[in-house]
Parts: sequence; C-alpha cells; structure tokens
Amino acid sequence: MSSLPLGYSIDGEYEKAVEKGFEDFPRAPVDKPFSYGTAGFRMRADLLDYVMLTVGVLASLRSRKLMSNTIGIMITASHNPAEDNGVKLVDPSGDMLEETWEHWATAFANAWEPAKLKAAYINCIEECKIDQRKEAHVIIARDTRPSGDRLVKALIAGLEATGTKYTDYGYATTPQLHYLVRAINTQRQAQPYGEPSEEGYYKKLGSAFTTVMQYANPNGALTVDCANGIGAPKLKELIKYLPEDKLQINIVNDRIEQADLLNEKCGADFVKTQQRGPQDFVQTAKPGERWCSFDGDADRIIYYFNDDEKVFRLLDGDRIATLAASFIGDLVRKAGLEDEVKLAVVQTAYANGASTRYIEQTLKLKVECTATGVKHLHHVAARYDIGVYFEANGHGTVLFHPRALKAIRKHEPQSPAQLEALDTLKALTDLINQTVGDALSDMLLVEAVLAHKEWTVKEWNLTYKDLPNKLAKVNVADRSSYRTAHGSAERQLEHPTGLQAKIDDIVKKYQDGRCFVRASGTEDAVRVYGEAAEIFDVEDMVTRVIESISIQQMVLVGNTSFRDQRQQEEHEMGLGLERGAQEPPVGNG
Ligand SMILES: CC(=O)N[C@H]1[C@@H](OP(=O)(O)O)O[C@H](CO)[C@@H](O)[C@@H]1O
Ligand SMILES: [Mg+2]
Repeated sequence: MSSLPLGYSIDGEYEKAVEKGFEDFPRAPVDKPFSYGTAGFRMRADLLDYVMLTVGVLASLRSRKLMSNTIGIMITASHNPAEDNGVKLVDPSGDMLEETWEHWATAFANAWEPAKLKAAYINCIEECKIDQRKEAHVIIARDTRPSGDRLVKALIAGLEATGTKYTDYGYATTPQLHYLVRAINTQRQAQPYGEPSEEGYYKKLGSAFTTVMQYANPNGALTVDCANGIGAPKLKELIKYLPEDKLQINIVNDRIEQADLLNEKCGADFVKTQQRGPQDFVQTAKPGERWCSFDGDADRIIYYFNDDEKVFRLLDGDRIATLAASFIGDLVRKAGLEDEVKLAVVQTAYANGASTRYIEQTLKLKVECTATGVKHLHHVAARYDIGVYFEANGHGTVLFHPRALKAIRKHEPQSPAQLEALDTLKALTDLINQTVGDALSDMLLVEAVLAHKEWTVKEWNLTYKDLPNKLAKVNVADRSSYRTAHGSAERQLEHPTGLQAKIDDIVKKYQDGRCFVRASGTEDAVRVYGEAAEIFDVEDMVTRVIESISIQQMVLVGNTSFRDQRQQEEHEMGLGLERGAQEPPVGNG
C-alpha cells in the first residue's frame, strides 16, 4: 500500500502518465474553448483526439469516485454530418453524466499544455476526494462514423494512462450503451436491469414485445429509415428476436459502408426540420403508409405518412408522448391502480401548444415544461410514478419510478381484464428503455400501442390538430449574449435588453400566437420557434422576430466590429432591412 496521502496513485504514476498522454495527443489549435454541453463534446472529428484522451482520464476518476462502478463512454455526433464526431459520458445508473461534473470535463478539455492537464487532474482528485487506489471500470461504444476508429485509440490512451479497466463494445446505438452500463452495474442487485450484453438487450426487448403483443393483432407494415447509421444493423439484429407474425418491418437507408450518406437527406432530424420524408418515402410511399426515421445514433424517432391528398403529416415526439401517455394511463386505470400510480408528461417550450392542451384537457394529465435537453426532462420525469417525457424532435422515453414498479408487481388482479392490463403494463416496463430515449424501444412501444388501439396513422393523427408552427435558426456571432430569464422555461429573453419587449409586441398581433427565442446549446445560433392559429400568421410572425434579431445582431456586432457608420449601413442593406426599422443601439453584453 502506498504511503502517499489518500487520493494519489503510487509514485504519482497516473499523474505522470496523464501529462505524457498530452504529448502523444496534443491539443489542436481551436479558436474558442471546448465546452461539455447538452450532447457532451461535439465538433469536427479532426479536433477531437485530445478531447478523447481527457474524457478517458475523466471517466477513470468518475468511476473511482463512484465505488468503482462502470462508466460508459459513447462516441457519436448523432444527427450531425459524417465529418463530425463527439463524445459523452454515461453515469452508472445509465443516466447522462451528472451535471456537477460537466465543468471538470470542460476544464480537462481546455487544459492547454501537459502541466495544466496534470494540474486539472490533481485538482479534481483533491476537490472530489477521489482515492486513486480504487479500481476504475469503463465501457466504450461508438456509432458508424469513420473517425470513430482513430478516436477510440486516443480514448484508450487516457484510460490506460490512469490504469482503468475497460471493455470496448465496438459498434452500438447510444441507448444500447446506456442499457449496458445500467445492466452491468445492477448485475448483483435484487432486480438486475437485464443481461449485460448486446444480446441481452435484444432478448429483453423481444420478449417484452412478444408479451405486449399477445393481446393485439398485427397492424400492417412499418418502413424504417435508419439514416444510414448504426440503427440499421442493430434493427436487423433486433428483428430476429421479435415475433414474426406480429410486425412486418421494411428497412431503408441502411448503407452504413458509405460514410458520407450518414444523416444525408434522411433521418429523424432531417424529417423533423424539413417537414418532409427521405427520398424513398417521396418516391414510393402510398397514402396512409406508416413510416418512421431514426437519427444517426438511434436515440430519436419520428413517425410520418402522406394523407389521402398526399399531404405530408408528421407524428413527432409530442405525438409519441400523447400516444404513450393515453395508453399507459388507460392501462393503469384498467389494472385498478389509478389511486396509487400517477402519471405526468414532461415537455419543453418546443412542444406544440395543441399537444399540451390535449394532454391537460382531454387526457387530464399534468404537464411540466423544462429547459431544452433530455437531461432536464429526464430528471423531472423521474420524480413522478410514471413520467412520460419527449422532446418534439422525437427524443424521449417513459420512466417508471421504483414505487410504481413495486405497486405494479404487488397488485393482485381482480378480473381477467385487470390481469391483461397488468400483464401489458409489466411488459411495458421492460419494453421501454428506462435509461434514455431509444429509437428501437420507442418504435416497439408505438407499434404496440397502435396495434392495441387498432389505429392507423390517420387515426393517431386525428387525436388533436397541431397548431401551425415553424422552427427557424439565426446564425449569430456570439450566442452567449442571448440569455433567457430564470424560471421562464426558456420562453423569455432577459438579454439582450429590450429584445423580449420587441418580440412581445410582435406576437400579440397574432391569434394564438406564441414565439420565443433562445440560444442553441449545440450550434452557434439562436433558435426561433413560433406557432399561431394560421400558417401565414406563423410565417409573418417568425419573419418579423428574425428581423428584430438581425437588427439586434447588427447592434451587437456594430458596437465592436464595424469600422464606421457606412460599413454598418452597407451590411444592413445587404440583409435587405430598412433603415427606419432599426432599434436604438443597446449595449453589447
Ligand atoms: C429545438 C431542438 O430540437 N433542440 C435540440 C438541440 O438543442 P439546442 O440546444 O436547441 O441546439 O440538440 C439537443 C441535443 O441533441 C436536443 O436535445 C434539443 O432538443
Ligand atoms: Mg441522437
């Protein structure tokens, strides 16, 4: 046993190796600091090697801090183009990395030289009281991006430098990695989450789906657009574990060997933001055919179809949330558990107002609104007996609190109908990935609910009518100057000063108008979301709000970058804005 103070490795071997690791993977020159955000680190893959090394180092500390439990590392850039990549950490429960540790990830990634990385490392050990003599365990997985191979090497260098035991699971979807982490860490508990292997994941989903479907008839074919990503081979594998006679799945966009096709004019993000289907859909889909799209790492899913007039209809995350909440709510009632088990739905400000109204007024369920980013929704949903959460873009899941699981397990059915409801409910707790939104699991959930309700996509779409809406993006030089007010669920800007009053003035002119502006957490842009009773009103309102941001932007930029009044005027004219529309300058904050 070392005679060093608690926290240090024998002879400082890890500290030295961390310092040395920096020399092998020097930090690429970048124009702004890295930041561990909503989706971990995400950027052009050629800038990421050093970041990977530091993530490996951090994961080892996180594992040592948490009683040597296994930490997950996922290498993916989700729906971004193929040349990007990214990395995120998964905590032992299968949740995302605890928020209080994000600043360590940022600090490590921004250490400019070997001595600084070593200092940040020692700082973390001291502040978090980490005993390095404890074992560290990590598992790794990645999506299909070509840069993944190289980046794994940098990551492993960080793990080896710190004496971490690791297993590389190769290719997996992000939710599969979350599943594996939880399954590994609960192996020796009374209620293990599942077999800790990829096969265990398929077996769990397959057998739960078989149980849920024993009370329902097949409901026609589903076509799945896999975004030319990791979802394709994993869905093909999953199909082997599903009851053949209950669901027919056709797969499109499964060309993972052609890296540049990843997310290219296909996938959940493309469909949601462009409000149109991928090419195969446009060319082949008949009215009423049921389609869905995954994103690049298969943690998001969006459904859609063409109606009889060939109008494209999107069934997004809000629709999946309402479908799941209504079905699970009915099961809870039918099972006789409505007094014990309460349900709530968690959304963000991007949820369509019509969905919120439908949940509150028709389904009579509680709705909570949180900040954007799954981790915010997840934490709020986890407080409820059953918390259904989805972002409008199709990322979400349903969480069953241990007290709800216990109530479901212990309940004695009083009739065959109660037994059926209870059986189905129990199977749903296994079918639904409890760690994170999961396109494969969510797809089976939607398919099961539609089959039980004997609904086509048209009937699903009829439950409520979406308010016409638009999500736009304005690229800005410094998104950090756009800040929303605390407690406003990101619906009110408090900075730049005066902009919110301008937006309020615009919005009040439109029937059922709602519009808000917030800085993206993942891109150098601000997002503008608007909805109103009529589509032409939405267009008009969003255009005006964008104009007011562009003017604001010029004011902000004008204070710092324009050489003179003339250059600023030329810039404005280039944007086609009228001089008279300009606001008096407000400070650049
Ligand atoms: C409006 C929108 O869709 N925002 C997305 C996007 O976040 P932004 O912070 O808006 O860039 O990426 C996040 C990570 O994938 C996702 O959680 C979120 O829903
Ligand atoms: Mg994703």
